[in-house]
Amino acid sequence: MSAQARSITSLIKRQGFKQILTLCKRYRILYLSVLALQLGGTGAALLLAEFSRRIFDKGTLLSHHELTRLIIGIVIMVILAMLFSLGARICNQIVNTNIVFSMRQMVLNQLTSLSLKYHEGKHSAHTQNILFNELEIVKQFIVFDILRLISLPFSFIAIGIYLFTVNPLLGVIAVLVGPLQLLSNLVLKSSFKELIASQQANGGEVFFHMNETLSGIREVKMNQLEGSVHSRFERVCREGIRLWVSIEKMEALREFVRLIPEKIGYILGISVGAYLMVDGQIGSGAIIAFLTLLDRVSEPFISMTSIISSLQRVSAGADNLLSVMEMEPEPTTRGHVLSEGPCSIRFENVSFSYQDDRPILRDVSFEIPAGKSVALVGPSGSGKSTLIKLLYRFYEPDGGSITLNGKRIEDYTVSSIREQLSAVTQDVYLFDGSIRENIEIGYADAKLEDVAKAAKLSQSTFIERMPEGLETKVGERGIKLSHGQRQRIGIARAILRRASILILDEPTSALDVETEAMFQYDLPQWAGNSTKIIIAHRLSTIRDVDYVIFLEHGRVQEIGSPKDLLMANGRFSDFWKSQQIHEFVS
Ligand SMILES: Nc1ncnc2c1ncn2[C@@H]1O[C@H](COP(=O)(O)OP(=O)(O)OP(=O)(O)O)[C@@H](O)[C@H]1O
Repeated sequence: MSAQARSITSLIKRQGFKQILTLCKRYRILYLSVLALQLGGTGAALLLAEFSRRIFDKGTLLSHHELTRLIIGIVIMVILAMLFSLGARICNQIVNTNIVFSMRQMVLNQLTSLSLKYHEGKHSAHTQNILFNELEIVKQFIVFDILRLISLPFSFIAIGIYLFTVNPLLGVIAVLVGPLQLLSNLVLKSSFKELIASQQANGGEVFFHMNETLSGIREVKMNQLEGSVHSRFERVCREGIRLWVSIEKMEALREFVRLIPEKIGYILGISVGAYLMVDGQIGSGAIIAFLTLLDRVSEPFISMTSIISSLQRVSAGADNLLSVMEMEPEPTTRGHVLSEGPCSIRFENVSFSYQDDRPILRDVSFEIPAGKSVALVGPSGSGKSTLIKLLYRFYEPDGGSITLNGKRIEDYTVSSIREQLSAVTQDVYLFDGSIRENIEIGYADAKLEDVAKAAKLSQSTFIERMPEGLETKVGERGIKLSHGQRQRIGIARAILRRASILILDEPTSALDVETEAMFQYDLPQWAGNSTKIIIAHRLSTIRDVDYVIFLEHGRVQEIGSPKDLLMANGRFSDFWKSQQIHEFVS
C-alpha cells in the first residue's frame, strides 16, 4: 500500500473524522437534494447528446417537423441542465453554510468541554487556527467532495452505458480516459502531504503573530516594538508565500498531467470515430455524442483525484482539529451533588506537579472548618493559585486527598463543585456586554434588584454615574472601565453568586484605601457563612481572618492566627516584615 493510501486509510478510521462526518446525517435531505439535482443534470446531458446524435445521424432524412421537435428537445434539455445546476449550487451553498456553523459549534463545544490543563498548555492562536483554518479544510471535504463521491459513479455508469450503445469502441475510449487520468495522478509521487502540513503550521504561526501583536498592542507601542514585530511577521509571511507557491505549482503539474489522457482520448475518439464514419459504421451524430459526453464520463475520475488530494489535505492539515475531537471531555456530571450551605475543606498530604520533574505542592495538609476564613500567604510561586486550581478540579492531585464536607472531591460532580465556588481575582475578566450581564454571569435567573444590591455592596458607586447605569457596555475585556471598577464588578459577581466557598485573590488590590476598608467592613455581611479563602499579599486584607496558612516552596510551613504567627517570629513573620520593607522602599 502506498504512503498516500495508508495515510488516507488511517484518516478514515480516525474517531474525530467519523464524529465530524456524523454532521452529514443531520443534513441528509439537503445532501439528497443536491444528489438528485446532479443526477437530473446528468440525465439532461444524456438526452441532449442523444437529440444531437439523432439530428446529425439522420441529417437530410429528417423532416422539418422532426427537426423542430429535436431542436425544441435540445432547448428544453439545455434549460433543464442549467436549472438543475443552479438548484444543485443553491442547495450546496445551504449545506455549506449549515455545515460550517454546525462544525464550529461542535468544535467549540468540544474545546470548552476540555480541561483547563489542555487550554493552559496551548496558545490561544492554536485554538483559533483549529476553528478557522483546519475547520475550513475539513469542510471542503465534507461539503463538496463527499457529494461528488456519491453522485459521480452514477453519471459514469449511465453515460458509459449510453456511449457503448452508440458505439462500443467509442464507449471503450471514453470510459478509459478517466481511469488513465486517475493513474497518471497517482504516479505523481510528491511531498504534497509534508507541504500541506508545513502550510498549516505556517497558517498557525501567522495567526499566532497577529494575535500576540494585537493583544499586546499597548506593550508594542510603549516599547516601540513595531519594527521588530513587522520584520518577524514578514519572515513568517515570506515562508507562507514560498509554501503556497510550491503547493500551487504541484497542483498545476497535477492538472497538466491529468489533461494528457483527456487530450489523447479526444484525439483517439475523433480519429477512430472518423474512420468508422468513413467506413459507414457510424453516423456523424455518434461523434457529436461522444464529444459532448467525453468530459462528463471522465469527471468522476477527475473528481476522484481532487477528492484524494482533499483527503490528503485533511489528513495533513487538520490533525489538531481531529485530535481535539478525539480528546476525552472533562467529566462534569458524574457523582454526588455538593449542596449549598457551609462547606468544610480538608487537604491531606496533597502533592502535585504540572510536569513530572517539578513538584509544585508537597505533602500539603490543612483543614478549614465550614464558614471560617483563612488566608493563604506565601512568596510568589509558592503554589497558592495551584492549590485553588485543585479545589476547582482543573487538575487532579498526584497524591493525597482533598475532601469537601467530609467526602472526597472526586466523589462530587465537577459542575456542582464549581457552582459552590466563587472567586474574585486581581484581574477580573469581563465579557463584552453590559455591566449587568457581567455581574449576572453564572447566575442567569438573577433579578435586577439583586444585581443592583450586589453592585451597591461591592461599592460600585461609579455605575450610577455611567450614562446607561447597569446597562452600560464595558467593551472587550472591560476596556472601558478602570482596573478598580473591573474589580468591583468582580466582587459584585461573587456577592450575587452566594457560593459556599469564596476565594478572594487580592480582590481589592486596585481599590483606594477608603473603598477597601468599606469592602472589608461589608464582607462578613454578604459573605455570610461562606468558607472564605483569601490569597493575600497585604496585611490589611487578612487582619480579620480566623487563621493563616503560610506556604513556601509548595509546603505548608506554618498555620495559626495572624496575631499568633506574627508574635511567633517564624517564617510568616519574616516574610511579612520583608514584604513591608519592600513595599515601603518601592
Ligand atoms: N499551567 C502551568 N504549567 C506549568 N507550571 C505552572 C503552571 N501554572 C503555574 N505553574 C508553576 O507553578 C508554580 C506555582 O505557581 P502558582 O501560580 O500556584 O504560585 P502562586 O503562589 O499563586 O504565585 P503568585 O503569588 O505569584 O500568584 C510556579 O513555579 C509556576 O511557574
